[in-house]
Order: sequence, then C-alpha cells, then structure tokens
Amino acid sequence: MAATSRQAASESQDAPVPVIVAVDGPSGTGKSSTSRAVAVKLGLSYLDTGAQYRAITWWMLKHGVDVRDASAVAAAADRPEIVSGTDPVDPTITVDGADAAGPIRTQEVTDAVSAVSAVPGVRARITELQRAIAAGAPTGIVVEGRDIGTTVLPDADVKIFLTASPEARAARRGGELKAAGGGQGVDLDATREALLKRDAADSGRKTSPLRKADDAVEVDTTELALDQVVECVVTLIEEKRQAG
Ligand SMILES: Nc1ncnc2c1ncn2[C@@H]1O[C@H](COP(=O)(O)OP(=O)(O)O)[C@@H](O)[C@H]1O
Ligand SMILES: Nc1ccn([C@@H]2O[C@H](COP(=O)(O)OP(=O)(O)O)[C@@H](O)[C@H]2O)c(=O)n1
Repeated sequence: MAATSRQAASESQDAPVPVIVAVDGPSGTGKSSTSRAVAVKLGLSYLDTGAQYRAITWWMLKHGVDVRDASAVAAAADRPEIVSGTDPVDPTITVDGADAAGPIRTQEVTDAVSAVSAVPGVRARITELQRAIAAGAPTGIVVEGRDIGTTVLPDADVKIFLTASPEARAARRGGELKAAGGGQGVDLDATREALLKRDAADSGRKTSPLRKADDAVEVDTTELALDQVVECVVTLIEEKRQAG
C-alpha cells in the first residue's frame, strides 16, 4: 500500500500510522543487529531480506539447480515456498515448510547467494513477497537488505544506509566465525577479501544493485557501538514521526 493510502486507512480508525523503515548497506555493517533492536524498541515488525535470498539459494542448491546458470535459476524461481516470520525477538524463515534458519548460513550458500540474487526473475519474486509483508505489518516494519530504499520500498518513511570500514566489518564477521567454530582462529584477510568480493558482485549487478538511495541517511558505524547505532536510528524515526 502506498504511504498516503496507508495513512488514510489508519487515520480513519485513529490507529497510529504504521512506519516503514528501510535499512540498507554492505555485509557486516550491522544491518541485522541494528534493525532487530530498533524494531524491538519501537514495537515494529522486522524483515531480513538477505535471509530470503539465502533461502531461495539454499533451495536451488538442494534441488541440483546450477546456480551459475541464470536461465535455470530463473526457471525454478517460483517453485520454493518461502515464509518469513517477522517478530524481531524471534525472526524465522521456512522453505517448503521446513525451518531453514541454520542451513541458509552455510558457507556454500554464502558463496552462491550473489549469483542467485542477481537473476531478475528471482528479484521480482522476492521483491513482491517483501512488499506484501511490509504492507501487512500492523504497526510498521524495519526491512533490511541491499535495495530496500531504492527499489523495494522507495516510499519508505525513513531510509538508513549503514557503512563501516572493510577492516571493522571483517573483524565483526571474524568474531562470529570464531564463535561458530568453537573459538578456532579465523583468517581476517581472507574474511575481508570475501566480504569485498560479495560487495562488488552485489553492487555491480544490473538489477537493483546495492546502492544508497538519494534520500537515505548514511551512518558510518566503524567507530560506533551497536547501542549508539540503534539510538541514532530510533532518533531518526521518532523525529520523522513527530514531523508527521
Ligand atoms: N556497531 C557495531 N559495533 C560492533 N559490532 C557490531 C556493530 N554492529 C553489529 N556488530 C556485530 O557485527 C556482526 C555483523 O552484524 P550484522 O548485524 O549481522 O551485520 P549485517 O546484517 O550488516 O551483515 C554481528 O556479530 C554484530 O553483533
Ligand atoms: N535486499 C537484498 C538483500 C540481500 N541480497 C543478497 O543476499 C545476500 C545475503 O544477504 P545477507 O544480508 O544475508 O548478507 P550478510 O548478512 O551475510 O551480509 C547478499 O550478499 C545479496 O547478494 C540482495 O541481493 N538484496
């Protein structure tokens, strides 16, 4: 629903106007952590669109679709049923009814996701899903990804674009990999190179590349603690709400 019709529908019942927040940026800038915390604080829904692209990628791999063959990926794009749970306290994702939260985080999926997400048929399908979820969020939603402010929800009330230095992002991801690997050492240079490679693929694709929307507020999180980023985004949303 467009912002104006959402507003009219909601004002007619004296309910608060749902707020739509778009959070974009490259990998490891803090999109998921920030968006979840902001949604919890403000009582909004939360959608991790990267999880949806990971889910469709996982399905392709599981069903033997060659992820380097864009026509094969496009031909299968409508087949998986992807359902996202939007409670920020416990976000969920299922594919054909099965919990996919674990399998979508494997290295195999991470390595394949940029190729799958670059296929226009995949983006069209997932974008439609995202818009339907955002339109149905009762109090509003924080949607995080790469093209939310530019393509999925260009009329979002608040648009944030998070950045951070490659070194800070690699250190954050390295911390996660170390925890997942039971404390074993992580090659930070390799982690940084992998992040930059994925950024380049996501920024360089033809359809809906990773890009800051012209009207997005850019927040460099390199030197900020997560709490500070959350506070900054909450303030921007509250300012927007007060301005009406
Ligand atoms: N401002 C920050 N300072 C330090 N660590 C952060 C910050 N924001 C996020 N993190 C940590 O960095 C890692 C990646 O964050 P995440 O939210 O998954 O980023 P993204 O969704 O952009 O890939 C997580 O372990 C998270 O706890
Ligand atoms: N709105 C979005 C979100 C993710 N993606 C794709 O999905 C991949 C995984 O997204 P993610 O948010 O899970 O990535 P990280 O959290 O690992 O950075 C990205 O590298 C993009 O290829 C996208 O194309 N558009």
